[in-house]
Amino acid sequence: MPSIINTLTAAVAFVGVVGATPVEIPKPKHFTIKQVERSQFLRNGAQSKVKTFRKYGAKIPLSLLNAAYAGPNGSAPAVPGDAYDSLYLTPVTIANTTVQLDADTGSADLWVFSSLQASSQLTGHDYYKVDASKKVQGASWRITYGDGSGAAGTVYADKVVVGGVTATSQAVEAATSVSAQFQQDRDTDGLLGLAFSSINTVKPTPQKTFFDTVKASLPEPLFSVNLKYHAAGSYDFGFIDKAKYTGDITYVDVITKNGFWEFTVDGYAIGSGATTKSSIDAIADTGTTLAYLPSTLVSAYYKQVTGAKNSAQDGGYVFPCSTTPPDLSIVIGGVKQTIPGKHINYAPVTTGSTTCFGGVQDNTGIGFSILGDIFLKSKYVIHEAKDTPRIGFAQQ
Ligand SMILES: O=C(c1ccc(-c2ccco2)nc1O)N(Cc1ccccn1)C1CC1
Repeated sequence: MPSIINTLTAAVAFVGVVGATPVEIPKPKHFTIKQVERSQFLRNGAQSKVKTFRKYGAKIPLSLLNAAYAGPNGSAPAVPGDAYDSLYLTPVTIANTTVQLDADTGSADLWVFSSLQASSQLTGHDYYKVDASKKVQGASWRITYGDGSGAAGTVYADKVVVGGVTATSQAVEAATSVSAQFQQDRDTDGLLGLAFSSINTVKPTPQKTFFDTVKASLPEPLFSVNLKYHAAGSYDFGFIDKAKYTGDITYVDVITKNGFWEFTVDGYAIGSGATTKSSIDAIADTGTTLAYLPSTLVSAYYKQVTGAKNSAQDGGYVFPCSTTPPDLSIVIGGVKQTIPGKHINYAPVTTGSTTCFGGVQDNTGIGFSILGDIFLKSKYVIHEAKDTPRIGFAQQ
């Protein structure tokens, strides 16, 4: 929206108040007021508030962060839920309530805390007040995630808006119960599934994801993911933002049979070392915090990390927090995509510990590799759902 420049010719007296004594400002004969686009002003206002909160160490309300990082139409913010980017939260308006959802390219259910739950489970949450007239009769859902967390409930068809993109009748999976992990996390009000609708868990009839509902109405049938290290990023629906990446986008075909954004990695390199050719089946998954890769790769990687060990007690590879591990590159479509070593120093194993948990872990027991946030937070990733779905990677 271009800013509107109004030229007002008026002779008006401005009476400014400085302290208690009114100060008369001389009457201007002609002046021009350059009107700043309202949203630009508001955004700067919200951003200056964020800076003040940060300066004094105050917890910043997500609603303020969302206002500060609101993007152009189609773009929704992805705000770290904590200091270690364990998850990212995106504001989603369902009916007339805005909730904070974890946008998850590894699952396909849009589910949300709701008025169907015991009120004790709703403390600290925004939640969907179900509208009985919008209930999808006979429909229910239940999902379990890889970390053992999960939720279940019933289904409503209601208006959902993400980044200014509206789905007028979207399947909204209202929770009747959620697992302990979700009850303990008071920042997350639910998930926004962005995997393929084929793995939606609603019975008897699987429902469409938000992206599938709006896809035909978007400028392009795609969404672009721009997660950041310890900073707010974005989900862009229907367009690719050239300002968010450098160099070229490398596309590879997606394997859709399991319902994930799944593809083949061709090899890897540790630090500045030689590339090892290796065909690795992987998925991109914004809903998974870390990166889970084959044990041969992970073992070779941590051999190059001073003080690293695979600790049963801590649940995976750990190393001294003072260590900056080497970069790790994976080859996709013939192009090396590098994870900065700094991003692989994930977090202390417990608050205050000097032992840190590795951002790269072994995929043993999962059945495939997962390129979660540790990988994604330095990339701009295009999820294109044309007849042959493709996934594209570029450097931020
Ligand atoms: O948490 C999930 C996950 C997501 C969706 C579903 C599902 C079941 C039915 C529909 O969707 N099931 C999962 O398990 N991970 C990440 C993961 C898996 C295993 C270990 C750690 N992390 C899926 C994306 C790979």
